[in-house]
Amino acid sequence: MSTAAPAIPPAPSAPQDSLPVIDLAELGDSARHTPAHARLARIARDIGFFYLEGHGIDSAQIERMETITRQFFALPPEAKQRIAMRNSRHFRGYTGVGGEITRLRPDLREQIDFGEELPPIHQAPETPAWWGLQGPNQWPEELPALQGEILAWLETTRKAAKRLLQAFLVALEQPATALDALVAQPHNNRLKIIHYPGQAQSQSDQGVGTHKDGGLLTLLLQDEVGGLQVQTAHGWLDVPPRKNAFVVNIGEMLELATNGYLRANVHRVVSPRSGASRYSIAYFFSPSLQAREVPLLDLPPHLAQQARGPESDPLNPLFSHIGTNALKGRVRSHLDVAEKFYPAQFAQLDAKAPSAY
Ligand SMILES: O=C(O)CCC(=O)C(=O)O
Ligand SMILES: [Fe+2]
Repeated sequence: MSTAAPAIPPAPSAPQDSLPVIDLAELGDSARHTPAHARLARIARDIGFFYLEGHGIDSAQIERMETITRQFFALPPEAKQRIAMRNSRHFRGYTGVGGEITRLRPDLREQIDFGEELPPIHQAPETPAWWGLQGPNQWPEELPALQGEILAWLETTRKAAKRLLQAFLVALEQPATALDALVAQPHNNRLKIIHYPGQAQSQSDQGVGTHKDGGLLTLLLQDEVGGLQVQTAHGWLDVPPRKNAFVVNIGEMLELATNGYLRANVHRVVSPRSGASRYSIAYFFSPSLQAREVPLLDLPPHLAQQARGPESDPLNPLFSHIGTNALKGRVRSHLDVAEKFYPAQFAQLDAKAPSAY
């Protein structure tokens, strides 16, 4: 258990001109509550986005990931299409530019989605459809080194994300074990490597449209180009690159667990200009499907009174059932996979609903 915490200062009313920086090393690995934890809680409540330093991930590993990401997207189109996501009921594999939909509009990015490398669950008639999310990845034969790098990255970032989640539990004065079920095996974390090609000014510049992330925490590495923006009360805030720092944001499942104390904030990526290219690596630390439901944390009164309740868009409802929510997110984004492998869920989609995210 943590010790008594000082009151959290009120939200800043002045516009912010840059994201705050959190140092994970400063938060430590013990249950002792410090002013750094109070600051973490305040930032994650107010804006829900920050740079993360002191994460302990070797810069050589980061560089290898950045290099292999570029190598993957430089493969011939046929090589990428051979591992297309539309072949995978587990939503793993390559999606070409315009193949993913956010807010009913195509995202101008190409990407490959990975997840924890686990055997598929046998689909008996009574097996819930969302167990289909678990399964193997697709790997390109033309870039054999990719598999080792990706699996190592899933492992390394999972450790950093777990340490950060632990720091949140201290910050929120929770028992260290409060979210153990969510981070237990079998893991359900996802990783996406992304290429945003440049767009002429006359065209759409939706690299990825306005959205919230669905999991617990997102740890993002971006290159030197920029284009990520976060919504604030004062308009869109640019999130320029910061060398070897992750950009971290809160996902909807952590917002739900904290009754809206922590904020899953809205963000988007604006395409780079014509001739340029942007690359990013997004790791989605997500609750284990096995845990079934997201628990509601019992916040101490001084934090509970600042909890806003989870923000749920009636047209894109948020479910506390982990599998239902995770599958809904994937189905909405990847209509081709949904139509092929999840016809019942596909039929329920209202393509005309102008959902906020
Ligand atoms: O590429 C980025 O900077 C952000 C990507 C993102 O927000 C997402 O894929 O959820
Ligand atoms: Fe996102």
